Amino acid sequence: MSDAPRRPPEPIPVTLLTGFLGAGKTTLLNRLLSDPGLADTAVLINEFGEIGLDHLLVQHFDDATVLLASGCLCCTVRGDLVEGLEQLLRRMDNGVIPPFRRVLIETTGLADPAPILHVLMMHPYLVMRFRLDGVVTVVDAINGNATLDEHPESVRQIAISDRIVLTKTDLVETAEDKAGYELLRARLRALAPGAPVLDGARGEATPQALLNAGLFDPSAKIPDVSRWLADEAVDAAEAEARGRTHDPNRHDERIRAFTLATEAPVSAAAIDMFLELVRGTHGPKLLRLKGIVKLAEDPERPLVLHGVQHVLHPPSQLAAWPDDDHRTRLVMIVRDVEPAVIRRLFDAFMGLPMPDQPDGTALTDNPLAPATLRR
Ligand SMILES: Nc1nc2c(ncn2[C@@H]2O[C@H](COP(=O)(O)OP(=O)(O)OP(=O)(O)O)[C@@H](O)[C@H]2O)c(=O)[nH]1
Repeated sequence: MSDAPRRPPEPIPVTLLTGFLGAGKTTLLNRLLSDPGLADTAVLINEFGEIGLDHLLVQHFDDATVLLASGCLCCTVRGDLVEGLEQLLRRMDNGVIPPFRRVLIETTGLADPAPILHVLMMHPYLVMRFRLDGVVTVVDAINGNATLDEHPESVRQIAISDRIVLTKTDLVETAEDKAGYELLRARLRALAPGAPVLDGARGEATPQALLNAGLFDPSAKIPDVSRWLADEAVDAAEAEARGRTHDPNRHDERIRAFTLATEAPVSAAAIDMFLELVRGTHGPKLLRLKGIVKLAEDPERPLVLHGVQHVLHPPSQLAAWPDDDHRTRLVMIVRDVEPAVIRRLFDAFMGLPMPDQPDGTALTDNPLAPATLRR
């Protein structure tokens, strides 16, 4: 036997497949699982209601498929999710099932995905064996608008997504359908500006397009940060949102995505205090945070941040900058928070002047202000 120390196994990527009731999750799951490239995929399926049917509809049901049959994955069966993932690991480690290289979790249509992400990001043991790859949200092109109007869970499923798959576009026929479809696309862009929208009915929802959405793709030499953050798309959508008149009765307009960026290196203490303050003040309203940070203490090795609501994932550090853009960039998705409030806080912590503020003018015009703030 070799004396070489055993390296911990590479964490297995987990993709969360969510979307409202009947949107087409199982249909998509079946299509993905029929791809030979996904042969070594384990599947967790959550069913809502006493009599589960979904597993009967999943064509590749075997020992690498675990059914979580009790209630709604997001609230009542977080323990079941942990148990389901542990069960898969046990079966693999004991040789009952062949090693799997990927996990797909299909949630119930009523699931709020945030608590599920918390389990994947926070569980002390599971985070060593699994890593969240991304959230794929399925949206029905015909019912999507009505669902968004009525069900806040569906708004959150979209806001938190990394990829969106539109299904049933083949059923968009009448002029009314088409107008609704255009409106739906605009709403999806506003809710999840960073998430590419793929047309499932036209075959765009391929494994290549949906999977490996994360920053930590070990097979990619250079992690694609701009794709992971999608910060330019987020900025464009935020500029558009600022230009629109705000209707507080439209609940999906209460969700905003925006980017914070700065060239200057940031001290670990400043970023820590900023995040703590945002988390303490806005907690559950902070739906998602992704970021890459240029540390003053170690500017060549950027810090990667993940947050979901009040939970901030322990940050990890990359060995080098993945591309030429060496700025600190944070993408935030918030609900019922005015981005300007967080932007001002960020500027204050990063030592940036705040010229759009009356106070900012007082500072920049003030000869007693520190030299870095004076005009
Ligand atoms: N025409 C059309 N039908 C679709 C498409 N995608 C899914 N469907 C149909 O929509 C219905 C619901 O699809 P499912 O895949 O069971 O939806 P689901 O999201 O898993 O449903 P729940 O598990 O109940 O939440 C089925 O009859 C599918 O055949 C599509 O792109 N076009």
